[in-house]
Amino acid sequence: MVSVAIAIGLALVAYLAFFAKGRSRGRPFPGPKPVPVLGNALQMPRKNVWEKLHEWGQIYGGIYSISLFGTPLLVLNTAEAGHELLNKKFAIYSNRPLPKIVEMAGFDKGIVLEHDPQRLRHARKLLHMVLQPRQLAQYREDMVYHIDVMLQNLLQDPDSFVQHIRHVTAGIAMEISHGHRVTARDDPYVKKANEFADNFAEASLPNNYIVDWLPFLAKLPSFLPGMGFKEKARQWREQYFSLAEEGHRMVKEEITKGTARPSLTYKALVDAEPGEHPDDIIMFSATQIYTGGADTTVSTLSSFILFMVKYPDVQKKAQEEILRVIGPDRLPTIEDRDSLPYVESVLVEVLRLRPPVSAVSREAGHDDVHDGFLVEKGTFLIVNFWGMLREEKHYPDPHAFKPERWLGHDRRQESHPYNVVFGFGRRTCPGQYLAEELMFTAIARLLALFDFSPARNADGSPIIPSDDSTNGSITFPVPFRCSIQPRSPRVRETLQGQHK
Ligand code: HEM
Repeated sequence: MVSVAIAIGLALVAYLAFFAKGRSRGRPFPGPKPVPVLGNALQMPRKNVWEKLHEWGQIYGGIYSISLFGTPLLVLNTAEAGHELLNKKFAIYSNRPLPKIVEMAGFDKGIVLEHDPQRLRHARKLLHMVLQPRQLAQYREDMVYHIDVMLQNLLQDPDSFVQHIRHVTAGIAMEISHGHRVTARDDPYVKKANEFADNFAEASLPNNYIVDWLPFLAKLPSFLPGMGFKEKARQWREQYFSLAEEGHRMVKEEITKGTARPSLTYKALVDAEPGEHPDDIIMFSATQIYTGGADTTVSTLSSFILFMVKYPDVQKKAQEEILRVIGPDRLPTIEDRDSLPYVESVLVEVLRLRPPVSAVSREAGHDDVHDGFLVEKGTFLIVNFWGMLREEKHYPDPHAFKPERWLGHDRRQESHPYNVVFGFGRRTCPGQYLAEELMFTAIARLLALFDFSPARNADGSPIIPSDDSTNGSITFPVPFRCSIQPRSPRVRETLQGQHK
């Protein structure tokens, strides 16, 4: 009898201890039921994963958990979840997971996937030196110059509009990073930077390579079968380092010759105490202005054209606003931003429906109990911007393109797309001010000078472009054709008068 009492007593103590521990550590987040070994892998689509994650968010809420091959992942699906975890608890949630292939290729050097907290802080500081609104002002003329080159190219060859957009974003990024003026379409430095951007995008796709799943493979000799990723990573590394070194050397030579133009690299080398900024931090940070800035803005400007083709009424309203406020005799500039609220609303709504970065990943730096739920150290987080920006509560009729919903809206609200689409916390996009200024000026000038409409079949019927987007870490509209026509015979003259 005594032993039974002791056994019951011990069981009770064990139960209470377990319960207390469970309670203090928090309970698991809800989420779709996983199957053994595979978890939820079979339920994940091959394309547009963020749409599925958004759908689950309607059932399981703003923060829920899924599992992929035994790895738990936390999905953040509302702007509130982003603010609560990533803004308020930035000390825990600022790291990004580091795929092994990225580390092997050296792509963790810089900012986007930098893992060393000190180097990251330093690199972000360098970017702030040129990307804060006051500093950006000195690149304003360059920015307008490159936008107008794009407009002139559109006039001559409207069908290659994506190529012209690429040229403008490359031009501005290179101007700010290295003071390099891109003039030729086949600029060898831009070609090399594009090659790097493609390699970077491929390597940073989550778990794209077997070595990301089984990191010990990196230690096996290259001659074994299936080790092709080692050679690939070596080539990528060589290409990235050579690109970063070449840009850095170019600016140093120009400084010696007295021909260097203002740029991040120039500022970090000349306007600082000797040795204040180590060379390798300068060169990788500068190179990543291109990585972060080029494709994202290309994506948004391409999406803008797509929406203008599909929504002629919106296009007309924006053009009327420009004509009413600016008149026909000059082109809009960034100083007109406050007086063109409808044009700004078009940009905001394009970004909401087509965020160029649909989702990013983060990693919990240590254990956290959030709202009574446990997040264990090392848990991967998926920040689903696409889903956040289609939340019915904040954006009624969320899938519809309605720029007017932003008229009179306070941009300081947590759910305003400008506070979501550029990310959260310590890893928020350092290029936001540049991106806003560049995109606003570009779309205002595009609307002032051109009409966008569907391309036509031989029988004259319109070809309505598809809503599909490409897959990948940065998404673009799938290639589409459209008609881009100057709005008046004076367009060529107006453009020629701009940069005398
Ligand atoms: C439409 C334009 C753009 C959008 C929507 C955008 C969006 C984003 C997002 C979502 C992130 C990740 C933030 C997070 O993890 O919470 C990011 C990071 C970053 N962006 Fe942008 N971006 C844009 C333009 C730019 C431009 C123009 C630049 C460069 C001048 C830039 C440079 C970067 C860099 C370097 C990072 C990495 C920051 C870090 O990891 O600490 N971006 N951006």
